[in-house]
Amino acid sequence: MDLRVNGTIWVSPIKPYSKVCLLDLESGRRGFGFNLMSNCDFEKSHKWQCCCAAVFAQRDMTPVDEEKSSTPGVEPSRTTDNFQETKSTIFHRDLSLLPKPLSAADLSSLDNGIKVRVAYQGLPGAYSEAAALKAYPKCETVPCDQFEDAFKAVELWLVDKAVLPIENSLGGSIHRNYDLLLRHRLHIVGEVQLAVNHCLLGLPGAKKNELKRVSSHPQALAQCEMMLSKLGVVRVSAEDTAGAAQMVALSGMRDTGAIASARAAEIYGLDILADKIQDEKDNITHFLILAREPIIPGTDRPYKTSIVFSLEEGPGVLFKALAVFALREINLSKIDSRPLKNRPLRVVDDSNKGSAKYFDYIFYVDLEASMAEPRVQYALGHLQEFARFLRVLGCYPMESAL
Ligand SMILES: O=C(O)C(=O)C[C@]1(C(=O)O)C=C[C@@H](O)C=C1
Repeated sequence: MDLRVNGTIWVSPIKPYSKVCLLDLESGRRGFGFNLMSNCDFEKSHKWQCCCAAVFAQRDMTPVDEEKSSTPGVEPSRTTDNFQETKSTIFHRDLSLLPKPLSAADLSSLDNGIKVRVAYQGLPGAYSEAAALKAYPKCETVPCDQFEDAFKAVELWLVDKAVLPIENSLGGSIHRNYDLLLRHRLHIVGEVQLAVNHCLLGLPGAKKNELKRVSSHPQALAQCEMMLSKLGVVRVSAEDTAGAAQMVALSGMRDTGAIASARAAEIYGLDILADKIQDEKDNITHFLILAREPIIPGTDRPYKTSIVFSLEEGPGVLFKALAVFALREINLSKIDSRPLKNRPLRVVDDSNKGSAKYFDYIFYVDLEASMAEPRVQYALGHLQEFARFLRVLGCYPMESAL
């Protein structure tokens, strides 16, 4: 006798932040505390489709016994759209197989990266791989061609997490990932700050002054602009820094160098011709950790909440939007704007002065506070009253506190 979930899990009553614990019968792996704010459709996952489950509402920890509570032969009502209206239909037979609640030991093993598969963009030796290993030291890293492939790998349950760069202290925001955050439905569950020390790599025996071309990721080329100008070389763009190192190793060209990490030099058998070649000694890249499920926010340590919103047109609307946080003494650690892609131009027709065309913007803001704090909930409620659109991208522990 086992507990089986056939596709969607049905429970009643569901309260926001109720927890679902899943146990994979094949691996014995215990699943996360899923957040049931929204309808959780496990059909997307082949892996979890045939696993056993118990659903615990946060308040009463009693899984519903279908055999006792439902009328034999009567199919329970199912409404995929509304979790709260569904009848309890958890398919289980053997209570001894019920998973135990997650313990601190389970959580710390996840924190250390045991069994966690983490996607990153680039090849082994890329800085993104180093960031994934900083976040989850024992994780299995999974290289992806493009940033979007890393998003998809998480969505398709090929990996558990993705670690992606979002900002660099020299180059600024990595807009592609801001755009992908909007297009996909993943949640930010953590952040990593990585010190990036670039090296100039060449074939064994190559000399720095023999180089005619240097290849790297565009961000890395931009971060080493001063040295590249001094060398007077042609810049060649690559998908990632490790990819550039691999290309130099495979090409066998002594006059082509790569900007990449010391680890990439080791992996691809290249010489380090110069190190710490970035324009500023302290070169930090900020990475986000993305997952399918949000984490349950707490107040036990400093948290960050990342949001994105757009506003109606009008005088002082952005001021008003930022005031909802200032009034509640919520510190903002970052604000960024991007043109609204699907509706970039707004024509304002003022009959006396002719028509004007403006870009419409979306704003990305990081709050230094947790969603678990009432002041944040009130501030977001307030913002929602006049924002055209508002989404919480994630609430996660600040890295300094990890
Ligand atoms: O090419 C890599 O190694 C990456 O991990 C990408 C990336 C980036 O996109 O900013 C990450 C860190 C450095 O800032 C340079 C490049």
